[in-house]
Amino acid sequence: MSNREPSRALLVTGTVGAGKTSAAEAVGELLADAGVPNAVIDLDWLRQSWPTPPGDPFNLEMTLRNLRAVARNYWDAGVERLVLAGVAETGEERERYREAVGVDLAVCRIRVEIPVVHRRLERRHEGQEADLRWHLDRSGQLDRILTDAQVEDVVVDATDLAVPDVAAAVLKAVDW
Ligand SMILES: Nc1ncnc2c1ncn2[C@@H]1O[C@H](COP(=O)(O)OS(=O)(=O)O)[C@@H](OP(=O)(O)O)[C@H]1O
Ligand SMILES: Nc1ncnc2c1ncn2[C@@H]1O[C@H](COP(=O)(O)OP(=O)(O)O)[C@@H](O)[C@H]1O
Repeated sequence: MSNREPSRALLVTGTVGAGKTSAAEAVGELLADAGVPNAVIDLDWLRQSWPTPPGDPFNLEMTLRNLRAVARNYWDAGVERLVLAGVAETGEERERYREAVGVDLAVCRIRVEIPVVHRRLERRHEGQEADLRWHLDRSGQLDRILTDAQVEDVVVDATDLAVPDVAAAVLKAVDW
């Protein structure tokens, strides 16, 4: 019999520019520091194909297919904790992500005050006018969607936290 704890997954969610990707990467580093076999997946990379099907602007169906395959590979390789960075707008989407990873899925939302998000986006998309405009508009809109939907188990307020502190707060919030 194995002494291994059951495998678990975590979705780090939040509006565009909230710091999902940065936090998820830092969570992976903390887990590695603690000797826990883990993998981090930025869901954005699992949906970067063109064109997207009609009615599926964020390529959700392809994201889920890719995630199912990649997660299985990681579990087979001995990963014990899978950390995802991405957006689940509804409880139904959350359930589809859980089904795709095939294990318990905790969801932690990173909440950052919108003016701070805007400043970060202005830096990240410097010199890319159209991209910046889209992200600035979407950040407030998606923040409201996530606030109303309450898809998450826990929220971490990361407005004043540096990335490693966000990661530590996320791990504490989900009790990992
Ligand atoms: N519902 C839903 N599902 C999936 N993804 C969502 C959704 N809503 C918004 N987003 C966010 O949309 C952002 C688009 O990122 P892209 O890299 O594809 O676009 S772009 O190249 O920057 O224009 C990318 O933003 P960032 O979070 O800032 O990376 C996605 O996370
Ligand atoms: N806690 C933080 N403090 C300061 N800047 C941050 C923090 N987290 C992320 N950033 C920066 O803000 C921008 C958005 O972060 P990113 O991880 O890409 O967010 P998301 O994946 O939610 O779009 C990036 O330029 C990143 O370097």
